[in-house]
Amino acid sequence: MYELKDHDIIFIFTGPNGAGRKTVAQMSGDTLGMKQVISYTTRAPRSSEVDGQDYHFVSKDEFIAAERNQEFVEVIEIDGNRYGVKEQDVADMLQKHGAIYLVLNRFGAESLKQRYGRKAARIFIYADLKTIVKREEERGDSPELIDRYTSHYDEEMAYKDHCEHIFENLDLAHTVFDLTKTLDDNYLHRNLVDKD
Ligand SMILES: Nc1nc2c(ncn2[C@@H]2O[C@H](COP(=O)(O)OP(=O)(O)O)[C@@H](O)[C@H]2O)c(=O)[nH]1
Ligand SMILES: Nc1ncnc2c1ncn2[C@@H]1O[C@H](COP(=O)(O)OP(=O)(O)O)[C@@H](O)[C@H]1O
Repeated sequence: MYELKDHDIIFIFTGPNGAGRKTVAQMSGDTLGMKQVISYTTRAPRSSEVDGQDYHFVSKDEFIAAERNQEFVEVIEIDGNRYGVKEQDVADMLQKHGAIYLVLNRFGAESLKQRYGRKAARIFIYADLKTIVKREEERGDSPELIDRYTSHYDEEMAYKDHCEHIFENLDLAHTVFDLTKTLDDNYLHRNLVDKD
């Protein structure tokens, strides 16, 4: 098993769907030079999604085989689809990059925190429900999908106070600025300078 080194850090972006977790994570990741660990899923790719970039899209049989082989840190079923993060991917990415991030729901955030302890920091990204619905509509989600997401809103919000860092994502530039500063000051110490 890969031994975690002192400077290894795993950021877990969590919060309600549509709050902007992926957007904020990717922008902060680019700014701070961090890499994302991509989950495996049995759900079908959406038209805009790319295999290996958004998810590793696999068949149910492939997923179950990997699960039996105990390759996943955690597995979750959401609306009939399975999602999981492979332990080996986390180890490889840490070894290569030192600082990595994932975008997970609250169950995944909790499992990874349990597994990696103080090496894992949970970042809760949220917005009010009305704003989220508007963003999901603009993102092109169907009314059925939006209903499904909003039905989990309160449960996801209840996880807020368990997280190490909490950001309301209203103005995107502000969120990313505050977040990158927090991560740099507390963990990465890359001394980002504001060149504006
Ligand atoms: N626990 C867990 N959650 C995941 C994993 N991969 C993705 N998720 C989260 O599960 C939800 C998946 O919902 P989905 O409808 O596919 O939305 P999307 O992937 O966010 O566009 C999202 O909240 C993801 O952030 C994983 O490996 N484990
Ligand atoms: N601060 C923001 N202001 C306006 N739109 C945003 C903001 N943050 C994210 N978005 C947009 O909202 C939608 C949902 O963001 P996304 O990152 O996909 O959310 P999540 O990963 O939490 O489901 C995307 O279309 C994204 O471009």
